[in-house]
Amino acid sequence: MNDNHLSALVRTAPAKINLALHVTGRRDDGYHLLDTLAVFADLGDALSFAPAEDFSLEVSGRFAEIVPDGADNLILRAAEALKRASGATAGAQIAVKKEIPAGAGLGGGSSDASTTLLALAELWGVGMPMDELVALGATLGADVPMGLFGGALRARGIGEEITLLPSLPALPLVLVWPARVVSTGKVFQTLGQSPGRALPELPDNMGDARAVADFLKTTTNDLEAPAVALEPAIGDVLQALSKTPCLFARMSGSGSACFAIYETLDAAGTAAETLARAHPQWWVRATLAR
Ligand SMILES: C[C@@](CO)(OP(=O)(O)O)[C@H](O)COP(=O)(O)OP(=O)(O)OC[C@H]1O[C@@H](n2ccc(N)nc2=O)[C@H](O)[C@@H]1O
Ligand SMILES: Nc1ncnc2c1ncn2[C@@H]1O[C@H](COP(=O)(O)OP(=O)(O)O)[C@@H](O)[C@H]1O
Repeated sequence: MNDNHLSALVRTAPAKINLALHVTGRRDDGYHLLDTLAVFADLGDALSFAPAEDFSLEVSGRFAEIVPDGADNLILRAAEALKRASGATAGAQIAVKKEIPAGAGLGGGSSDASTTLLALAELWGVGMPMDELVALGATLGADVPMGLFGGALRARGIGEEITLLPSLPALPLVLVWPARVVSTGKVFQTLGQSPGRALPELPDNMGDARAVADFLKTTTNDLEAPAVALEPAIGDVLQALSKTPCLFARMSGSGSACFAIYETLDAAGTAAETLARAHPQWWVRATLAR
């Protein structure tokens, strides 16, 4: 093992799950305003960052084929943006093992970017305040600011107005991606008129998974119906999840991945095994999200 490996920072870029997503309006530039409740899974892409003079990126893992490996990769875009903003002179040797399906509504690329900003700020000793990192993250993608916090939160605006929700319990989930990609832009287009309803007031007492599921029943993912219209496989996933003993099931983000909430991680694990056996072409994982 060389010196680079010894001094590398190793980080997980967690999958993001939008538990609820209300589209509340539209900005002048056409971007939709959201009110969303998001949590982050215990599973994610595996990244490492080692000191180097220049930037390099090695992409591996099951989903390596479907993400850019050059300058368009959000990891390199985040690295370049931080270097410019901070005046740092170093580079980094970066490796990512993609475990989160790309373009699935699980924010894998955005989470890679958030993780890169935090890790390189640490590696380079850049003391950038969180509000500046958030502003920098927002230039890379709407979900990048959320990923900087990496815990349960409510986000408004297009994702940059963030309130942390530390009292939300860890949620046993099953995540399912039907191996179909839907375009985020097309889903927003298909939605048409913004429903315009903010999230209902969050109760103080969401102490367990059942209480969270009960609250979520009073909310929506406004992007679910348009995404199902574009990709019927999402409807198949939701139907299959609802046949397992879950408390609640819904699509995440603009799809096509969906999640279901269970009372325990054991129950989630059993449901994941059943679903994976019945649908070998689907990506199925049990995890805790917080
Ligand atoms: C929907 C969300 C919810 O967390 O997640 P994902 O499904 O991507 O995980 C995000 O807002 C995704 O934000 P971001 O990742 O920046 O979106 P992009 O793929 O760049 O957006 C593609 C296109 O969708 C439309 N778009 C996107 C976000 C938004 N708030 N309003 C929009 O109208 C725009 O036309 C944009 O050009
Ligand atoms: N490191 C990365 N990982 C995943 N996707 C990336 C990455 N860099 C750029 N992309 C591009 O960003 C798009 C959105 O990816 P991702 O954030 O995983 O999905 P979503 O926005 O649906 O949650 C992908 O289609 C891919 O082309």
